[in-house]
Amino acid sequence: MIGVTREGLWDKINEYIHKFWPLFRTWNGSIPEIQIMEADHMEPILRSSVNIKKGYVYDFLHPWLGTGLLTSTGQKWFAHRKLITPTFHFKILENFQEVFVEKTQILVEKLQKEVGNSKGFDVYPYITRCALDIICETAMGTEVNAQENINSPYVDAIYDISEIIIRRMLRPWLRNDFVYSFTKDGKRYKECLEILHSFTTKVIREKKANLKNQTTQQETQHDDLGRKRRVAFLDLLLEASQGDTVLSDEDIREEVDTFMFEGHDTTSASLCWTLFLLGNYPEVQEKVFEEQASIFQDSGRQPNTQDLAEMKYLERVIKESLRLYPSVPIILRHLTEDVTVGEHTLPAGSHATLHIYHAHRNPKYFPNPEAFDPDNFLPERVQGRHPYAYVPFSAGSRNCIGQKFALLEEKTVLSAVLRRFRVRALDAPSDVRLYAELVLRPQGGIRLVIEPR
Ligand code: HEM
Repeated sequence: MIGVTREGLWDKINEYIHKFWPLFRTWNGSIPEIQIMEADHMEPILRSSVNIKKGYVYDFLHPWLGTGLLTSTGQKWFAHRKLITPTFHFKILENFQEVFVEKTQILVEKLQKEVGNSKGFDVYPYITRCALDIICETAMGTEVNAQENINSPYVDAIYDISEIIIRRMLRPWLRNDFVYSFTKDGKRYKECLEILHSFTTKVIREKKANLKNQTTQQETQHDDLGRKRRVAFLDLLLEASQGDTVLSDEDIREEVDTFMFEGHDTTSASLCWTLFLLGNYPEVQEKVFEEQASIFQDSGRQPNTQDLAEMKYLERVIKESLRLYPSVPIILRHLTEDVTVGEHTLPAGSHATLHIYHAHRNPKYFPNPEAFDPDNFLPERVQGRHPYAYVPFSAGSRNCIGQKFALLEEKTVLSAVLRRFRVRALDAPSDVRLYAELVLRPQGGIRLVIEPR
């Protein structure tokens, strides 16, 4: 893969997978990498409580995310996962509904400007900015106003850094930090890191100072204007770090940066792919709309968590969309103990690459794998299917901690967009080329035409 262009990488991976299905070995220098795409083969790796170390690709994220939940391993990961899990409890997520709704309203107003644009527009930047607004407020309790403030250095830095990291991954001669620091990308990378870290550090410092100054319960629960204070993940982490398990400022920054990265790029991709598929399958879109109509009747009221729970069909649509276009298409593990996969033993020290995208298109589990069919997630079809045939949020102990959050956010956004607009995609699935990156993105964006309902 060395020297393959960003645009050509996905096609190359695809070609090899079809040629060597279901399992093959590649070499990264002297390290064997086993490419895995069958549910049976993924299971022993994902179920293991020992093989939880991430592959070397995640090292490229360390300068930004340090060793937060996504990138850490061993005792640190275990202790932090235990500490952070309660902050994703349903009761806490319910509090975020207000933020989801507020930011979605801004999105819908922005999209309104595209009505009548018959040439179409790329919906990706609209969705990304909305997802950024949501994660910024829920993770840090602060606003970046990405939807209003298009020229924000923070938002630009978030955009640029993911792209720069991928370019570096594909160019081994740039792995040396000293050499890299003299390149154009290396300089921009340093700049982005400074912007992102100083923003998070500033927010943490302010929150800590506020926490110290708020002595009464009344002060803790209300802001300076007497409004009810919204609790963010950061508040919960700060609270937790006052107990027995003390998190350092550095620990907290790593976790908040991890939420910022994992919590917006993945949901943006999933939302965009869902709109793309609905724009290609108008009959499915109509069924989504009918469900919305039955929940809201003619009222223009905003959804609460009870409404979201009733959006069963929309949930199947999101799940099916994540089957065809899983936001995280590939995950990697550095095996620390031998593992048996089918008739092979993968030795400790080797690396395993788990191809989620290709696993999801296995005709053994999804008989018509390329078709968009939300009924694939009817309870009777899910029952009896191999539990590792569908793993968009990974599985086992290192599964996605934010999956419930993602589903609530996505339902809120899609409900508002589809109640207000009818969407049509300008490209068919067969026309779209993909970027094989940390997150599965379309080359050329997602081009839609929208009209009012
Ligand atoms: C559609 C949306 C999402 C998808 C498809 C997704 C997918 C994934 C996947 C596949 C992993 C495993 C990565 C690996 O093993 O390398 C993961 C881990 C993780 N995700 Fe998500 N994610 C989504 C949304 C979110 C959100 C909204 C948050 C936070 C607010 C989040 C936070 C995390 C964290 C912290 C981890 C690391 C967990 C650990 O290792 O303990 N994700 N996600």
